[in-house]
Amino acid sequence: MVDQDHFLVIEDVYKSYGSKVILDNIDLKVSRSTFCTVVGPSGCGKSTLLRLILGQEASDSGKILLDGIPIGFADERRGIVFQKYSLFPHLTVLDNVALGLRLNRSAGLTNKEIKTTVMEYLARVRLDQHSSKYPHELSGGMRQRVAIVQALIKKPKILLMDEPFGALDPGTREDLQLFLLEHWEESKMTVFFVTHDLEEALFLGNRLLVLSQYYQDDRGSHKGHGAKLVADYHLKERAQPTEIKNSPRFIEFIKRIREQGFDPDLLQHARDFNLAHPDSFQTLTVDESRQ
Ligand SMILES: Nc1ncnc2c1ncn2[C@@H]1O[C@H](COP(=O)(O)OP(=O)(O)OP(=O)(O)O)[C@@H](O)[C@H]1O
Repeated sequence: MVDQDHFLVIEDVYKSYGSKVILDNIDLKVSRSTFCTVVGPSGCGKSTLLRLILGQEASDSGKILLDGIPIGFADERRGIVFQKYSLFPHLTVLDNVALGLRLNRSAGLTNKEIKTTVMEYLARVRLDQHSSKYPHELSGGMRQRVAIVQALIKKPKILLMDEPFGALDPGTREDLQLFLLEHWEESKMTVFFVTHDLEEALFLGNRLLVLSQYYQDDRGSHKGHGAKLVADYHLKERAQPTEIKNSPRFIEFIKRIREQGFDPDLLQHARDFNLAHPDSFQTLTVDESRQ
């Protein structure tokens, strides 16, 4: 039966690599137009979950439905942006963005129509002047803008993003966050966004998921394998970056998220959230002294 309320449904999904359990019976329902951000310690399985939703890999068991249909292999319903390597190096900016439209024969667009559409999209991210350049001639921020429009132009039903802004400097990152938010507000597409950056997760998302490989069972004893969703917040309002950094409410909230994602009794401590990854998030240091 199609679940009308939930656009993305993940049921009992289990994934291992060899003898190592990565995702341990994940259950998740996401309504249409949600901007879902996913945080969790390095190596806990965030990208693996995203790859399963993309259809790039298959789960060992369980099912994933998109709009009531089993996801199968990657298709035009899902757009993807990685931190790097989303672009073809031998194609110009224009050709990289046009590729998806050219491959989609059912859209029946002429070459001229494709070019016009691509140039409109490029103009929106201020890259229309760079359409004939190759990826290596662009800055990191420009490349990510191309990668985003390359995904958006195909009008995916869900946009999957794996640390898309992780390698960018703060100014460029903010620019792209704002562009993404504007587009999301206009298009109301569903977004599934993996990040190490809790500030980014709180600024962009209206639902925040915390994935962690450490969790307690019903009797309160610890299990040490396979990631679970350990927290799920429906955020009522968008948090502004200064508010996140300075308001006691957010500092407390972040502290709680860290405690949920990292059990101090186990080897991986909450501090690892910040330290384990070069792209990690500054705000976490704010309450470090309170520990
Ligand atoms: N193809 C693979 N074969 C074997 N192990 C893998 C494979 N892909 C990922 N892993 C392992 O699965 C675990 C989860 O990896 P994953 O990249 O999903 O974590 P992550 O939370 O996205 O990490 P990060 O935050 O550092 O990007 C890691 O221990 C990783 O080494």
